[in-house]
Amino acid sequence: MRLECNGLNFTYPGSEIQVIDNLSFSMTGPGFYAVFGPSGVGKTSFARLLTRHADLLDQPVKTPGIDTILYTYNLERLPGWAAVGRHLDQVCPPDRQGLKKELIALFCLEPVLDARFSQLSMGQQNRMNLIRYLLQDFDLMILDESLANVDEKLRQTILPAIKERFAHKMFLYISHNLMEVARFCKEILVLAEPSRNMSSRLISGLNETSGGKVDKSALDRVMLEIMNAF
Ligand SMILES: Nc1ncnc2c1ncn2[C@@H]1O[C@H](COP(=O)(O)OP(=O)(O)OP(=O)(O)O)[C@@H](O)[C@H]1O
Repeated sequence: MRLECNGLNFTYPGSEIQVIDNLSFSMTGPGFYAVFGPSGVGKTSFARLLTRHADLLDQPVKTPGIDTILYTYNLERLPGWAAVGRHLDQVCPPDRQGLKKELIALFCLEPVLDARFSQLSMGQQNRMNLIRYLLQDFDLMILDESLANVDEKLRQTILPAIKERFAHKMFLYISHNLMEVARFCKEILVLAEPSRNMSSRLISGLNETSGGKVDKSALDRVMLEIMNAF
């Protein structure tokens, strides 16, 4: 599988400001990738462009080996009024009941399965929403701040576990957490603002797995490289 852009440009209809300017990169193979950059640089716009896959057929974007792209974002709501556990039961394919249970435990959500979505905290809502996506079929999943409001310690358990459990899938993780993207991602696409005359760059991350020891000096180096890229 590969996600490749060769000179992608994008401007919202009616706007004079170009959001994506000549973006080129290639991400090859499954794994956890990040999209990083300052607020307003175009991360969400880029993600949404990718999900409108059909519109991109005449664009310089290639996705060989990627048929299904899912996009999930922070503060997305679960539809309906049922208890969240019942909702997951309904959307879960019969052969993924084991995976559902595993994810509920991993995401520490057993105690709230009988609650309605509106009764959950924001971090619980984001975790619950992410589970319903992970139960679906996909090749590439875009996580747009999907773990916002989840505490650092739990995120550091969840991220490597998702990487290992879905090792044959591709993830694009949009996050403002510099340390997290540097530690857990295979490559980080740093989007630069067109007005600053800097090109967007792909930077190698540490791609840490669970139980791995943090190499602090390597982490510092990657974080510095990312910061200097925009
Ligand atoms: N529907 C729209 N129409 C016109 N301009 C838009 C639209 N949506 C976003 N923009 C503009 O596009 C630019 C990029 O926005 P986008 O949401 O993609 O940035 P971002 O990097 O995801 O930001 P953040 O990190 O704050 O979420 C911003 O200047 C924003 O104002």
